[in-house]
Amino acid sequence: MPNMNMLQAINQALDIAMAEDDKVLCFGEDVGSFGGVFRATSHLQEKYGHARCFNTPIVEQGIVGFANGLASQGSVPVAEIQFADYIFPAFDQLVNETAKFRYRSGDLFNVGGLTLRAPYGGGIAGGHYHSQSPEAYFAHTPGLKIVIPRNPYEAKGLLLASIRDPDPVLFFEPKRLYRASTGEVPEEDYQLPLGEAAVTREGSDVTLVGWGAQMEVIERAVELAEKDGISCEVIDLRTILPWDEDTIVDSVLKTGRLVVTHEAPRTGGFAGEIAATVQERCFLYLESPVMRVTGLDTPFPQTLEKEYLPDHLKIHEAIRASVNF
Ligand SMILES: Cc1ncc(C[n+]2csc(CCOP(=O)(O)OP(=O)(O)O)c2C)c(N)n1
Repeated sequence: MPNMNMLQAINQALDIAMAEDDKVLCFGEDVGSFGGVFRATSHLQEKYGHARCFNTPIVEQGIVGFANGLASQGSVPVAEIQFADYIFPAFDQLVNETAKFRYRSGDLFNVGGLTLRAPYGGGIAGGHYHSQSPEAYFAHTPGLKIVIPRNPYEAKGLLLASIRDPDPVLFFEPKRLYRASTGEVPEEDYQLPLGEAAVTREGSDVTLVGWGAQMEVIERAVELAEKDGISCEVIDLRTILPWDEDTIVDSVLKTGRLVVTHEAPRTGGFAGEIAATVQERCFLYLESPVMRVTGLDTPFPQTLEKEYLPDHLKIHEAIRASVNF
């Protein structure tokens, strides 16, 4: 099985999807001959032509509006927003059109073929416009699916599943893993299920939940916790919407403790939703309050990234606080 990084895995997923179905189109800012600012769409224009892989103007609202129109007529648009921080001009299209298309047309039309990819998250010293994690804004929008991979293997399987899914999908790619995360990825076509979390480590004292690049950070915290004699169960949520409540609840019923971590600011972050659901469903089994280890309630900083990010030391501290409560 070849070793590849996350960008190569994403590029391969796009290549497989485009080869399989000529209705699949890739477009976005600099996505054509340049292959996108991170090169996720490299060589796709050469291979599939200008009509199937092309540049758009710098108008995110237009990119998603165009994708909605294409998808409603049977195409399978896989559009790119250059950085997730620039998704907000398209907020109206995504929330009021993409998410509600099928509902408001009484199932006459839908834009289920749409997948919107966006590099996301911090860790590259990108400052406030190249580092944000906006998943929680969209988790408040029934009608969308939100998927975030943690490594190249997951990225390829989840992206292929997203492109073929009957609902519109926001696919957030942790950009700091693009080249840093490598691993074995099958050459062939495969899909990983949407809406299902993955238990990446079994344990008995505390459950840790995260997604995307936080999974690596969790692993470093777990190494420290294991030295303290604390047994950790680790869960990658993988899909933020619809999220897999049962896998987390089953784990917390076993461990009695939960620490959730994400890079986005604490207030209104998706960890709050998980904490609320777990206290509803596991109240009598909890040994300690659900803890959140998140970004700070500030803009993503230009120079104090290290202080802002929920690193392994902060997670380790939360694990200890949870177990020693
Ligand atoms: C709303 C928004 N979308 C995307 C970007 C990312 N971005 C920064 S520079 C750039 C290309 C600008 O090209 P052009 O307008 O031709 O100006 P140039 O810098 O080439 O003179 C893009 C897409 C951004 N800054 N803001």
